[in-house]
Amino acid sequence: DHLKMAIKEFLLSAIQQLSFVQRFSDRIINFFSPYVVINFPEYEEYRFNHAFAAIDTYLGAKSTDKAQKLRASQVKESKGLVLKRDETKVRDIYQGINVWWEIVTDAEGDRTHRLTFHRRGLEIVTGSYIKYVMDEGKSIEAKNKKMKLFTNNPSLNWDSSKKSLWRHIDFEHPASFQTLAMDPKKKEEVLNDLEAFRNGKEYYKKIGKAWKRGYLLYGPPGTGKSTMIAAMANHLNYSIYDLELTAIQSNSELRKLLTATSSKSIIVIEDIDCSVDLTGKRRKKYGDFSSKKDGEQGSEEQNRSSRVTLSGLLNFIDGIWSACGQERIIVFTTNHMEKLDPALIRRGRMDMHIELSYCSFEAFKVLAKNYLDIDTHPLFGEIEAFLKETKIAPADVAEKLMSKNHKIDVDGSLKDLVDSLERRKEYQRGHSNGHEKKSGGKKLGIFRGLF
Ligand SMILES: Nc1ncnc2c1ncn2[C@@H]1O[C@H](COP(=O)(O)OP(=O)(O)OP(=O)(O)O)[C@@H](O)[C@H]1O
Ligand SMILES: [Mg+2]
Repeated sequence: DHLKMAIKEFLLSAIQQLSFVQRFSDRIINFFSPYVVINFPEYEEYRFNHAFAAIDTYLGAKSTDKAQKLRASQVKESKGLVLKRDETKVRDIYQGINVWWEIVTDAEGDRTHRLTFHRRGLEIVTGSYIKYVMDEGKSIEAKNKKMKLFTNNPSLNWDSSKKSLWRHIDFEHPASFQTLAMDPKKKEEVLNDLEAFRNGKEYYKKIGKAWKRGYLLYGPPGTGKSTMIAAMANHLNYSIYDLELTAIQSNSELRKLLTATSSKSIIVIEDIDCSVDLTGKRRKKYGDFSSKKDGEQGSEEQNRSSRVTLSGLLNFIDGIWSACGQERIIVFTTNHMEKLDPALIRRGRMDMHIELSYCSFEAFKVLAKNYLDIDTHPLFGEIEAFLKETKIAPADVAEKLMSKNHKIDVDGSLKDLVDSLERRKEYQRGHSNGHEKKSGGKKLGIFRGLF
């Protein structure tokens, strides 16, 4: 019985290994040679083979390793010695087994990673080495994944390739939730929500909903809406698609753009109240781009009015395109919640409404820590009292706390802030029903502004 079990187990594992190999390879050729060859083509039946990419990354990391060593040894060795490395062949040793990787290109220019090893290593290579390479490659890929910031190109410049829809740059924004000044409870709530979303794959599948989440960020200028989007992207390691609606001419273009986004991304529409025609009707005279170009020397306001309609946008949120994408976050920002059409913001469309408001004392303490590296100060009491009755945006507080020449001056900065709060308080008392002045720089979202 023991023997039977052992044989059965052996056969089972042999079958498993075989199917594992077959999944990744074309075929094992040269059956009678002592060497086994496994091919990992770049494309399999016209579909990109992700194993190829993982191997590429793994070998890339390996050969730069080697190259460094090589360079080091060159320094030590005498001048006359010329070390040449065969770029196309990389040797790897795994659990005492030698394997060789080689990249081969066929007549059509298709590339294949070819793995060669001695037959006696078959079990180790197919049993664990290949999986090891895949895992290593993928983890290096994940580590190296650069976040991108995409902006849509004007549709005039589109050609037939998907690449022309969005242009991108590397996204390197330092914002984090830790340095974001807002009510700690609200911050926690947002973070938990993001975390639940990120891990929600099974859940969304179970309830039969597209794996998406919508956030509406609202609040006065300079309260951290754009900053929060950057913090979200950094937290989740997602890319950002900054969608400029005014560069789009129609709902179908909107759909094209959205279907060209990748998963694990945040789609952002800033100042939604300024960029979509909230009446839901298309304005005839802007239906045609050329007529606008030479006919209308319209005002700024008119030029900005977009041809994307409210219903087009709502369709998008409701997931008419849900078949073509998963794991996306959609963020709208606005300064004027009250201007938005109720249809746009009803629950279910935007899953969470996040208010970013004027600076509270709690928020101030975060800023004080960020900018001045302090947790407390004799002026804190006075500042707390001011903040209770004076509206000031975190951006304005931050401006006061920012050092003028990269030298931290705690007392001076806090004094500045207190002065400013005093003046504001006076002013706001005088204009108690008026709107406070906008703190300038509007429409310079963090993404457009910084780069
Ligand atoms: N809550 C905050 N925490 C930390 N820094 C903030 C916060 N709010 C604003 N700031 C600072 O002020 C600057 C402007 O903020 P941000 O662009 O995020 O404001 P906004 O809410 O997007 O404004 P707008 O409505 O004008 O787009 C940021 O670069 C950041 O340094
Ligand atoms: Mg902004």
